[in-house]
Amino acid sequence: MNKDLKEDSSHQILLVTACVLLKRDGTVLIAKRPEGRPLAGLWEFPGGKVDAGEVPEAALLRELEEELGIRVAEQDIEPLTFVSHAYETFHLLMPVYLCRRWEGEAQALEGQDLAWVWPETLSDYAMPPADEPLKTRLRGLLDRSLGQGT
Ligand SMILES: Nc1nc2c([nH]c(=O)n2[C@H]2C[C@H](O)[C@@H](COP(=O)(O)OP(=O)(O)OP(=O)(O)O)O2)c(=O)[nH]1
Repeated sequence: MNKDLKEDSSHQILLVTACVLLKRDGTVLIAKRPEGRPLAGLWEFPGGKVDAGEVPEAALLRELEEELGIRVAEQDIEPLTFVSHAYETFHLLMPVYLCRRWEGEAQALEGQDLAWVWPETLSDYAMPPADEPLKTRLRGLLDRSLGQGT
């Protein structure tokens, strides 16, 4: 274990779920974190913290309904990747799911800006440091997950 990892091990792990909502046209949804919150103004994948006693999948379905007003069935989310990132005051562990089927149309129920974007244009959007690796990995992950990879 290197020194940085050892130092980071004193940080509390924050479990946050996130979702790549993928439309038939190949675009994915990102949401802008509203003013007044940590990392305000940065674009992120919808989701949020897993509450005590909650399983990650239930947390994700709850957050998608609260934030976007869409209803997603548990069988319509699948694990895509995860992020493990050391922030200054906590360590983020973020399972990222893929969802291609939901009920309702995504609305900005919390006043956040929403954008449907091509995965290859994610680098044009300022995102939290933890999401940086996803910008380049997402296209390949989606291709593999949809069975179009090599
Ligand atoms: N949802 C989401 N959170 C992310 C992403 N990238 C990233 O670093 N985060 C971080 C930002 C926050 O520190 C944390 C999510 O916390 P949050 O405050 O948005 O969670 P929440 O919706 O449950 O909010 P609240 O109940 O505390 O108000 O995860 C991402 O792509 N999506």
